Amino acid sequence: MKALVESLKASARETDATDIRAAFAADPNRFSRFSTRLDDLLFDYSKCAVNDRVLEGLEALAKAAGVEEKRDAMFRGDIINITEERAVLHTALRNRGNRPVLVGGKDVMPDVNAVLEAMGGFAEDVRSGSLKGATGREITDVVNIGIGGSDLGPVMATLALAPFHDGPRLHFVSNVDGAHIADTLKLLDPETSLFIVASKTFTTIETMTNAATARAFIADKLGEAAVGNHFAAVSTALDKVSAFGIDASRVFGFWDWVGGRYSIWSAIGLPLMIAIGKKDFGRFLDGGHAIDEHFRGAPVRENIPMLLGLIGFYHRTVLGYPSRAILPYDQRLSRFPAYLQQLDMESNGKAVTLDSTPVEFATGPVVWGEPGTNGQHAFYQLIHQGTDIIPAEFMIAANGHEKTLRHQHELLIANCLAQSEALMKGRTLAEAKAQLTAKGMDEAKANRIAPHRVFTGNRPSLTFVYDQLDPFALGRLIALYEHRVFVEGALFNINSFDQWGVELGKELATGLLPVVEGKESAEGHDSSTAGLVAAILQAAR
Ligand SMILES: O=P(O)(O)OC[C@H]1O[C@](O)(CO)[C@@H](O)[C@@H]1O
Repeated sequence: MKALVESLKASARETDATDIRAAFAADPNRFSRFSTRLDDLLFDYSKCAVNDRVLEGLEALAKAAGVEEKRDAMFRGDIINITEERAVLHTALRNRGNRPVLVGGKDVMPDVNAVLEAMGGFAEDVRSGSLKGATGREITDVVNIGIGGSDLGPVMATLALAPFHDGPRLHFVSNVDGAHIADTLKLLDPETSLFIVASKTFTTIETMTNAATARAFIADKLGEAAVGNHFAAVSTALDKVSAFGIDASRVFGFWDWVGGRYSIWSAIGLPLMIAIGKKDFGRFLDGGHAIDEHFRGAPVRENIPMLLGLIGFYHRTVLGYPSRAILPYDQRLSRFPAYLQQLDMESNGKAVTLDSTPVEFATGPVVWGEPGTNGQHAFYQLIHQGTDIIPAEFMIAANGHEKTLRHQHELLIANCLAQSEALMKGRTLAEAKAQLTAKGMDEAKANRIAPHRVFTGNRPSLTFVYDQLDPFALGRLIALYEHRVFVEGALFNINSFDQWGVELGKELATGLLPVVEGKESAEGHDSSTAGLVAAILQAAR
C-alpha cells in the first residue's frame, strides 16, 4: 500500500493533477467526465485535483486494500469491528427489501422490523395525542436526553427536516453542563412533557445525570407515581433501563452491531419519527437504503460513496491536506458538519491498523464546517488565501421549500457555485494588478496592493446538488457519508467502528470528580491539574 501511495504521489506530480485550473482550460468536457448522477443527486468532483491517471491509481489502491471485499463483509454481517468483536450492520436498519441478514446464524430482520413497528405505534400515539401525561393532558414537548451518537443524529435530522415537522415540539439535552437542562426545563410544562432517555450503553455519565435531573423535575412537580407516564427510553442495555424505572412498553431496543454514530436509523431516531411521523421516517430509511444498493452495485467510476472515499483519501493521505470543510448551502443542514465530525473523526481518527501495527500514513482529516453563506463571512478568507489547502465539500438543493422566496434561493445557489469557481480559478497577480490600474490606481500602489489580492486558485472542492432536502434526500446524504468513511477506513486499514480514544478522558474525569468535590486531595495529579483544581475550589461558592 505504501508503494501505491508513493506512486500516486508521483502520478499527481507528473501529470500536474493539482493544477485544476489548467485541467479545465485544456478539457471542455471535464465536468461531464468527472461528475456522476444517481437520480436527482448530482456529484461533481471535476474541481478536485484528479485526472484519469490518478483515478486509475486510486482504483488500484482500492483493489489492493480489498475495499469491495471489506464492503461485502460488512453487509454480510461479518465481525469486522474486531476490537469489540461485533458485526457492523446499521445497513440492516434500513434494509427495506428485507433481505435476510444473519448475525450468528440468525436473521436480524424480524427484530429490526418489530422495533420499527413498536416505534411507529408509540410515535403516532404521541403525535395524535392519544398518549397522555399523568394528569391526562396531551404531550406538547418531547425532550431527547442523549449525547454523541444518541444526540447528534436526531438533532441534525430534526433541524434538517423542519418543513416536515408536524408533531410536538422537540428539545435536545446533551451536555452535562447544568445550563443545558436548566434552560430546557424552563420552557416546559411537566404535565405535557415527555422525556426520552437515549443511550446505547445506558451508563454514559452525561445522559444519566441529565436523566436524573429530568426525573426529579417530574417527580417534584407531579409526584413519583407520574414518572412512568413522562419517560421513554432507547437503549441496547434493557436491564439497566428497567432499573431506572421505565416501563418495558416504552423501551425501544437496538443491538450491539449498531455503532452510536451510525444509530440514527435505529430506535435512536425515535424523536425524529415523533417529529415527522412514521411515513416520512420510512422515506428517510428508503434514502439510506437507496445508497446501500448503489454502493454495493455501481461500478467504481459511478459509485458516489466509493469516489467520495477515494478522493477523500487522495486529498488527505496522498496530497497531505490536513482538513476538509463541510459547507452545506442549506441552513437546515446547520448541524450536518457537527454530525459528520463525529461520524468521520470518531471512526477514522486512529493510528493503529487492523494488524495492530502503527499506520504508515496519515489517516482521518479534521472535519469542520458551517452552512453557507454564513461561513463566507467568517472563515472563507483562510480557505481562499490561507497557507493550508482545505478541500471544500459543497451541497445545495436545486429547490428550497420557500416557494415565495425563490429569489433568496437563487442568491444562495449563486453564492455556492461562485465559491467553488473562485477556489478553482483564483486570481493571478497580473489580473489583480490590471483590476487595480483599471480603477485608476497608480502603478506603484498597484504593485504594492496587488499581491494581497492574489488568489492562488487550484483549491479543490466537490459539490452535491439534489432536488430538495426531504426525508429521502437526507437519508441518502447521511448514508453516502457513512460509506465514504467506510471506504477511507478500509484504505487506511483501520477499524472504523471502535472509539477507544474517548475512554481515557472519561476515566480521568471519574477519578477527578472526588477531587473537584473537595473530598479527596489532588496529590498524585500533575501540578497544572492540581493548580487548576485549587484555583477553582478557592473560587467556588
Ligand atoms: O449512547 P451512549 O452509550 O450513551 O454513548 C454516547 C456516545 O458516547 C461515545 O461512546 C463516546 O463518546 C460515542 O461513541 C457515543 O455515541
